[in-house]
Amino acid sequence: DKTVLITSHTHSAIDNICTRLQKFKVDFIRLGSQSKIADNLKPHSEASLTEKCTTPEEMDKVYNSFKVIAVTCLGSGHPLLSKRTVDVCVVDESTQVLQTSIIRPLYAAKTFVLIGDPDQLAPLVRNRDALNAGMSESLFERLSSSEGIITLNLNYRMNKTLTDLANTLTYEGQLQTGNEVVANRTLHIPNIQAVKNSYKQHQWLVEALDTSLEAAVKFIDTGPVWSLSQTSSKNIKSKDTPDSKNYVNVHEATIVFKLVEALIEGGVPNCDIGVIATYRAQVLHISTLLSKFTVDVSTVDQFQGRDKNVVIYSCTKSADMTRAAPESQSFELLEDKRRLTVAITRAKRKLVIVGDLITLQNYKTFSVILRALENNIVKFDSEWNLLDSS
Ligand SMILES: Nc1ncnc2c1ncn2[C@@H]1O[C@H](COP(=O)(O)OP(=O)(O)OP(=O)(O)O)[C@@H](O)[C@H]1O
Repeated sequence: DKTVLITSHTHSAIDNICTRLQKFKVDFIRLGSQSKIADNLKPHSEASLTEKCTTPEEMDKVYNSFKVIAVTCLGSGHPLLSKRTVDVCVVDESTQVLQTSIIRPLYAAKTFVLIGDPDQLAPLVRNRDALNAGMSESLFERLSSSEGIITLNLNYRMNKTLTDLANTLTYEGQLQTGNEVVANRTLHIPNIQAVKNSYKQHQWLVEALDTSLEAAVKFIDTGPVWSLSQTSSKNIKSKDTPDSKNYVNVHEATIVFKLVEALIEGGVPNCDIGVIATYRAQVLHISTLLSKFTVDVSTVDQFQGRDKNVVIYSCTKSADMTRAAPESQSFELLEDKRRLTVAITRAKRKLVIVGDLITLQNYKTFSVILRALENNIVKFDSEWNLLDSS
């Protein structure tokens, strides 16, 4: 009989929970602007539910009739929550929420439960002074204590090989697979023989798409493609961003294109494929290349909380690291362990990482992964004429 406020940092996280509530026939009101709410949840939105109200009293009645209220942390400044106190507030992805934002929904509740993974993305703070002063510390981390935390260490997403990689980078062996079925799941490519025939000349691709459990994670080494860019007209770096934070790597994009094309030819549904890239400019570039396939292409941040059967990760950066200043490197996205943890934990059955091995070895965080994948590195055999064919 309790009243519950469900909240999170993003609309998509709220919508994920609401979709599950819908399946279990739990009634709720979804606050927030209609345009931000998923289509399947529109009948639960405040706009739809109050559509027929003609007086403030009628609206009041509708708003107060729901035991479950769902809204983002920022949206919880809603008048309904300044008038009502709920029994419990549940905050999902709470390790991503700024303390200044989380305080608002918590004030509307008698008790609260924070859910999150402190090893995944922290609240986004760009200002270095604010970062140094601790602004990116979430309330979850601030309240963290052995008595207060319950660890959920069974995962039902990743197979055994993917779980092992996540343990090597971050979870130190604590993460386990939920059951044997999950542990042994591999990618099914229905027309694998057709792929092998079509790509006979491209052994790197056949090797990268090996569907055995042991080969569930593959790293394709592009080689130092930055040097190719110096001699050709192809660009590595987005021209309008001299601060080097927004790279485009056309060589990696082409490899990603070939992999997606082969997967689709092999009969893998496009909704099972996800592409992640480190920088927004690369996401944009790959999205344009892949437009005819309609597969999801996002930054790591946009992919948190979601998963796909097969994920291709374009690391993107390829540079002459002998010229890079080490102190600037430590602020780079590729050195961010939490971001890398999210990137490698989105795939359920198969992960293909595409990158320049020599460049990536310069990042302490990344080199942990490269060591673990020693036996699963595929050398791309310099077929850069592919660039012209796609
Ligand atoms: N009990 C279960 N049985 C089968 N599958 C499950 C079970 N619980 C979760 N899953 C599946 O595991 C995946 C991850 O679940 P969920 O998104 O709830 O985890 P999460 O901890 O929020 O993940 P993250 O924060 O890393 O994105 C989903 O694909 C979900 O369908």
